[in-house]
Amino acid sequence: MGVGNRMKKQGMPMSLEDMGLGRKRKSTAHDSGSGPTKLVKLDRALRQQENEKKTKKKSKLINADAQITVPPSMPDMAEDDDDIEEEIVAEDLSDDAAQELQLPDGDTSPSSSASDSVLDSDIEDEAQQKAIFSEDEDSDAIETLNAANIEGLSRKLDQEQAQMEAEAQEELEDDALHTNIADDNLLDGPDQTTTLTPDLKLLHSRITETVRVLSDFTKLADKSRSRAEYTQQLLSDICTYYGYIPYLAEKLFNLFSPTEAFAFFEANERPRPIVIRTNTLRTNRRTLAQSLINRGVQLAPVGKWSKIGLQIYDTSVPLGATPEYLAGHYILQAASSFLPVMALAPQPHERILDMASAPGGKTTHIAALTRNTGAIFANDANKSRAKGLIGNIHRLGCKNVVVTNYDARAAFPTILGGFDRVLLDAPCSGTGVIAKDPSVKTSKTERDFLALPHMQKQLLLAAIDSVDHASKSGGYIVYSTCSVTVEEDEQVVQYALNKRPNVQIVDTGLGTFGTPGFTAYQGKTFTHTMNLTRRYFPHRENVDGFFVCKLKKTGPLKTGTTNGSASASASASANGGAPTIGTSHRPDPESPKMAEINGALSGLPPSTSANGTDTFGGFNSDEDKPYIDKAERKWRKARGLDPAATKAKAKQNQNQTGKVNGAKEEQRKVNENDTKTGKEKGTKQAAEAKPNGTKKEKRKKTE
Ligand SMILES: C[S@@+](CC[C@H](N)C(=O)[O-])C[C@H]1O[C@@H](n2cnc3c(N)ncnc32)[C@H](O)[C@@H]1O
Repeated sequence: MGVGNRMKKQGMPMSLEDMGLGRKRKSTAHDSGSGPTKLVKLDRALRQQENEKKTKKKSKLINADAQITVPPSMPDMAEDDDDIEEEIVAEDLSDDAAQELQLPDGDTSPSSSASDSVLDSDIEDEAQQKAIFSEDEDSDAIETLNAANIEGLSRKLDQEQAQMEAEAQEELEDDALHTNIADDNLLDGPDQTTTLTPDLKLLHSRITETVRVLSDFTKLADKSRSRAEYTQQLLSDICTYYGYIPYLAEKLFNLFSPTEAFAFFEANERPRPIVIRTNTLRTNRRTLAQSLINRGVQLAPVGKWSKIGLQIYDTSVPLGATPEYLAGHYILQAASSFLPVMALAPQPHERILDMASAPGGKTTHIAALTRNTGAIFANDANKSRAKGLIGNIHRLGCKNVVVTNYDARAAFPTILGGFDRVLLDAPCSGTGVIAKDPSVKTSKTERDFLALPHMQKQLLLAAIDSVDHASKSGGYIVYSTCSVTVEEDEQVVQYALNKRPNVQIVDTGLGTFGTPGFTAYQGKTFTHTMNLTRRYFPHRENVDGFFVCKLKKTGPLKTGTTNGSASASASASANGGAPTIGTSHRPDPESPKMAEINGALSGLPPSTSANGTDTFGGFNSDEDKPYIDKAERKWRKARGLDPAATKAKAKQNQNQTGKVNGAKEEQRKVNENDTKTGKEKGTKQAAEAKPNGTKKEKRKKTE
């Protein structure tokens, strides 16, 4: 085997020594430095053979290589030419032939030569392979490196873990001191200051025990301790165990009996079931359920009370990224947030306002129930949330929704009113969704429970005022919150009833699902119809905490009624609850919000900032003109009218206006002249009339 094709193509590889492989190549004619001498000898031998002066050795060499054909014309070649010939032969031999002839001294075996070549070539291959597949080498190196890293990393992780454990232990010991449960004399337990687990366990058992005692106080209580002491202890333990601030823990605790309060706090520690709402604009529940089951989702209908909800038990696919989700066949929505829309019961072709609508769970539900007919005004004061709302509206294929971005307190009914139905899903403290957002436990302070109800009252009055009491199909308002505090629910509704005698609470239509609202609470009494409102709790219905109230507007607001709309109610609160009569329906014209609204009414987009840049959407009449013209052409075409007439009409209008103006001008001039002429004539006539008159008078006298 000769030099391989690879050698010819790739050229000589670097020496193995250079590569650092340490394996010595067998020396060849190429690098021995004796190659040309041998060739000259060979050439001489050939010529000797030709001239019948060949030695046996030389003829053997020739026979050994049949490829070298010695031309018969060479016998006369003089010995003197030998040197020249030597050079020529050495130069003329092709690479292949030369290599074939480069036999090691004393070795004429081609096979031997070939085997050397194979050996060399194998080494080259190896070297080349090493070069070509250096990635393998790298990956080996990386593996080795990684192995070392892993060792190092795991050592580091171990150290971190040990440090964390030490810190946790320290913190725990600190906690044990703070909770001071060692003083506890209600329960006999093991040493409580050692680890976190016994502490929490003990705390939990003490909560359970206190709740038990409070449920049958006379029978079970330690006679030396008052009910207030037990309650205080329980509240303190609840704060420590569940992590509430004392103010909120007490507020929530007071809503229930101690036993039920315990169940409520416990339920807030568990997540509610994941629920999706079928978008009936795109599919139906059965089809959707089948598609999701095929994708490995385990589900079941949410309950008898809903025909569109599906509860998800387990899923192997992310529910926010399935093709069905992307195609808008469903929306992830808490079960209890179906309820306000069910209570609103929107009808097709109605004009509906969703006052605080982002991210649009309820708006899109309304759109589905109205089958994309009528008009839904979906408002939200928060611009970035409003953008999310727009995304959901598009994804779910809602085509009857107009999105607005106003502070609903001032914008409605100032800008828009006369709705058939209004939904106010009010901004609230979120005490019904603590399982979802545990930050509520510590973030909602006393101040929030003053500010939020104040805003909710303003919004509810605005909602009531935005409804058309004479609506043939509606005249309804639904007020809802995802909070369970009385301040944000019954008290807000009662306030609105006091300010608006033209509304009354009606049945939500939600059947027996949920609990009636409070008619009395901590010394306050509410209208008896408050029991028509509905409360939902995580521990009772296994849904997020919610409040739903439906109101019916029965007539217009009578003048002189003690009322107060958005701005009036604000001043009412400032006046200690008494509304400033006469300011109702009239928002403060100086307020920044009214400035924005006035801007909107005067043609400025609602979100035009002080520097004039539109941050939300906005309108540009010039830019819109081609679209308006196009729409008109389309409209004309659909009615079999000449679509080109739009342009022609505009021109004609222009011409007509010009003509009319011209005619008017002419007429004016004519009139002017007429007036002048008239005046002149009049003067003349008057002048003539006098003598005439005199003549007439004279005639009369003569007669
Ligand atoms: C409970 S969330 C509404 C959830 C929504 N209805 C849904 O189902 O997806 C309350 C919303 O009220 C908005 N909001 C707060 N104050 C407002 C105001 N003065 N006017 C209008 N919207 C307001 C908030 O931005 C928030 O998006």
